[in-house]
Amino acid sequence: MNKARYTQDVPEDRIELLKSIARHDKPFKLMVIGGVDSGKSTLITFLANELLSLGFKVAVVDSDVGQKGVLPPATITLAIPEVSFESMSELEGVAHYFVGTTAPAQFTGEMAVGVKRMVELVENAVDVVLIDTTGFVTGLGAEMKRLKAELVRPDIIAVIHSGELSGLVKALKPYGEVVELAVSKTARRYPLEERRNLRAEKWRYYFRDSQLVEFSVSEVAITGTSLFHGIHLNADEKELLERTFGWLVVAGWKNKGYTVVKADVERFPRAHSRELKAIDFEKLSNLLVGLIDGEGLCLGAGILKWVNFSEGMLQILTPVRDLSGVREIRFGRIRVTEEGEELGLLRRDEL
Ligand SMILES: Nc1ncnc2c1ncn2[C@@H]1O[C@H](COP(=O)(O)OP(=O)(O)OP(=O)(O)O)[C@@H](O)[C@H]1O
Repeated sequence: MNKARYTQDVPEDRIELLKSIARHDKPFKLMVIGGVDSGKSTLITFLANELLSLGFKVAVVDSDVGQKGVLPPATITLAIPEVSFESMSELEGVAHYFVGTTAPAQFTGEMAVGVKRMVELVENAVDVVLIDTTGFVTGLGAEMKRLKAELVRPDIIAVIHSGELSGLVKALKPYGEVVELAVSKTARRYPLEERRNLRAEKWRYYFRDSQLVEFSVSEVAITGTSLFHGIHLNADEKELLERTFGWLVVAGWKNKGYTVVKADVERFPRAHSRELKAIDFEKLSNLLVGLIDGEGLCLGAGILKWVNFSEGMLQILTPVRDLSGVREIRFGRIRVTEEGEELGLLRRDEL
């Protein structure tokens, strides 16, 4: 299920990095950065296993939301391996931060805060924290890496590249000692289709023992969306919108502007101002959501199956069994089925 496996067949520069981590004062933090398929997770798996066998206590923060090793997908996860392991997919997460998408370009805040929170939870309890990141390293991705490094202040930032990330290397220097590593000759590229298939397997595995549960919006906070925020539209306002735009208005709220859940009844091109956010009812079905506790951490992920707006009830499919700590339902921006079929990504401002 995971591309990266434990191997000791690594380039010499990885052995040097291992030696300098072993020698360094503890607690120690390493952030690994590199493009897609550059070998980040393979490096983390190698270092974690070697450090464990040297007797160090190790934590892994997996923030590679596009190809998570430690489940669930679309979250940032903290794991504390105690024995050697072949692949990060064998690790059990002990804490998660919900990002809600596998493509986090518009989620810089969540990515940086999530990594910081996972590191904070564990940095004084282990010798070495190893931080895996996404392969999104250009444009907004490069900014995201800089912000993560600024917040976390790693002792070493390992950048795996073949020269193409020299600008990012310079930008990262104020926030930690940067060590540049060559891309391993054995690193192999995975085409998009294969990456999607790997993700499908992970979704399927994560949701394999799920059950449908219900939450009332009067009992939990709803976040990550403007739905359920503001004053309910009255019957006249709904009717006016329906007549003007040819919609069936399922629900609506008035805040600074209007947020409306609707279905198109008539087909014609429509234009409306940014003050009116109109969400197709079907965009909510199979939307990934996070079950969030009172500390803002994610207890697990769920798939939104049905919203009963008149009764304010959400029906969610989730493998999380103990729901007593859930204080908040956070809306993500990917639609996915429990069989692992990704139905589409949503823009941040769509909900
Ligand atoms: N030292 C190595 N020895 C053998 N195979 C390697 C090595 N480094 C990387 N690979 C192979 O290259 C591929 C990509 O590596 P890996 O999954 O670690 O990359 P990544 O940078 O974590 O990818 P992603 O961008 O998806 O996060 C994998 O199939 C992995 O097994």
